[in-house]
Amino acid sequence: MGILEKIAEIEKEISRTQKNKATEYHLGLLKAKLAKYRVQLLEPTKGAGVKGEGFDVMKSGDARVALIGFPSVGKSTLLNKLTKTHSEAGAYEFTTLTCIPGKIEHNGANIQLLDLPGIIEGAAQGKGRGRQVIAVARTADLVVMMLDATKSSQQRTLLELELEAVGIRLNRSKPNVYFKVKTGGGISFNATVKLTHLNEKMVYHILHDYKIFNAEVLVREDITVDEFIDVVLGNRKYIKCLYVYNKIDSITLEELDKLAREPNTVVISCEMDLNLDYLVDQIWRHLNLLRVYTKKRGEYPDFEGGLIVRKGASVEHVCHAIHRSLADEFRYALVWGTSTKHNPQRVGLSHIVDNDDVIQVVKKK
Ligand SMILES: Nc1nc2c(ncn2[C@@H]2O[C@H](COP(=O)(O)OP(=O)(O)OP(=O)(O)O)[C@@H](O)[C@H]2O)c(=O)[nH]1
Ligand SMILES: [K+]
Ligand SMILES: [Mg+2]
Repeated sequence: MGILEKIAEIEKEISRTQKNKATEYHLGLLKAKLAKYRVQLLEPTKGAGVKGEGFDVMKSGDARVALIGFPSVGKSTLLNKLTKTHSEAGAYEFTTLTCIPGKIEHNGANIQLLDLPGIIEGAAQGKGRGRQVIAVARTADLVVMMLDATKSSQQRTLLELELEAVGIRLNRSKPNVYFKVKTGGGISFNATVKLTHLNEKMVYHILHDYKIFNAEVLVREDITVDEFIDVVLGNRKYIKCLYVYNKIDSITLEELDKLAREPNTVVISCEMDLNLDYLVDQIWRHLNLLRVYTKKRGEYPDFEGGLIVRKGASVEHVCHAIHRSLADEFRYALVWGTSTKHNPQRVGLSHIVDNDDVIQVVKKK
């Protein structure tokens, strides 16, 4: 039996099994098996490379955004609107067959925007160019899931399931679990909170199923079986996702109002140039980028330059962004901005910076 058939069989069994306390354990094991086969499916087979021609695009700029969506939702039209790159757009499906990079400049950051072929149901199993598209999506800092506002809301669920099936977790954080495979000592299992979905026996069985007999597990939040499997597999990608409904020129105001209220959502029309500036700004926000400025003693800050760092970056990160050896010569920094109580404030390397902060590094003599 091939892997696809095995997957189909387990999926059938899961859908046949009623969900209740008595079957929870059995379902957990089935899900573990399913995840294992899906991983096998994604492993590159000899000869047929997963990368694929036309998908090997170099990362460039401060962040990477992948356009994911069904065919003909307007991905290429959007790339043409937001960047100087041209990507063929057309009223027929699969106009785009490779990965086409463009560049957005916003708030001092260079954002790489990738146009990709449309994906279809079954993409995770390798339908269409699904695997290549998904492989690119995994490398992105943000997925822009493009949807057709004139189509049913099912399209979004379907796409999410496709990405879910290949280990992409959208708008979720990594489960708070310490997990370490060891060479001996059996399995040690502990939890710092009350677990309502998972118990020790289940953990043991899932680990055995993955041929792990020695490991340390410390669960620090009330996770589900699926989340525990994610931790064990370890190859999950936690990526932010912005949902973008295009073609709002073709729906009613009531429909528009409903879509616009969904979380992490922007509604646009490429054709009518509606809301595109707002979209770029939301992309910037969802990327969690910050711009900070540096200044030399006795001079004005360089507001033309500016450095792009990630939210949560410390003065040390900023030093690295300026020069490799700067952190070694660092004595203290003066910071003006919203991250400090006084302006300026004398801070150390671990100080966390905020958007628009001005930083003056004072070096050791
Ligand atoms: N009404 C309307 N049509 C649009 C809009 N944006 C794009 N289209 C049309 O939608 C069709 C598909 O556009 P594309 O940009 O080729 O879509 P795509 O998602 O790149 O398609 P594939 O590459 O085939 O997956 C074209 O006929 C566009 O003119 C929009 O805002 N409103
Ligand atoms: K198209
Ligand atoms: Mg296209």
